[in-house]
Amino acid sequence: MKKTGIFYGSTNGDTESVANKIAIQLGIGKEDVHNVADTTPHAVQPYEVLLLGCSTWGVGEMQDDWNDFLFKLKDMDLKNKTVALFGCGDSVSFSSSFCDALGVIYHELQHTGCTFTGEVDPSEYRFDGSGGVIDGKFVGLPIDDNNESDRTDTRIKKWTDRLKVTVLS
Ligand SMILES: Cc1cc2nc3c(=O)[nH]c(=O)nc-3n(C[C@H](O)[C@H](O)[C@H](O)COP(=O)(O)O)c2cc1C
Repeated sequence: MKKTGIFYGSTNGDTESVANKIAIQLGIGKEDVHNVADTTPHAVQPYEVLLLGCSTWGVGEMQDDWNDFLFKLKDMDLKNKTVALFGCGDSVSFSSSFCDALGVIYHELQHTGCTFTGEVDPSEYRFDGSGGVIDGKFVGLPIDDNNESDRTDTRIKKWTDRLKVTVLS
């Protein structure tokens, strides 16, 4: 399997929990699961594949710890790296900015040269609008543990199974 690192930011632990579940599905060790709150962006260097997890706060903003991390990451050369995004949000209380952070990170990393993967069909979700939907697809895996926690494990399994075939093998 390609060397894969998970980098997440999480305020209440929801995205952290998703990051750990993704790691288990993909057989990624704890040493390769990083909280961006206490990691330097240069820690991405050894990895071929980066799984970046960020919840959405405010109205459509990235989880706080991502600000400093992304500020540096967006100026790095990531052209030999594949990036897949994931993150938690609330499709009921924040239905018009559901998982917007996926779109924020996607846009900010456009000039790094990385290759994105891991898109998800929005028809499997109910929401009014999302900056995470670009060209008709979520640019990563949205998770709503607030309202649809019963679907979280299935969504993670489906997404990681696809990554195993398309990117990681
Ligand atoms: C003040 C506040 C603002 C939020 N804003 C959004 C939002 O704009 N879009 C969204 O999808 N979720 C929003 N959420 C929901 C969180 O993203 C959600 O609870 C998520 O599971 C938190 O994940 P974390 O514990 O990994 O940070 C907001 C929650 C709070 C309390």
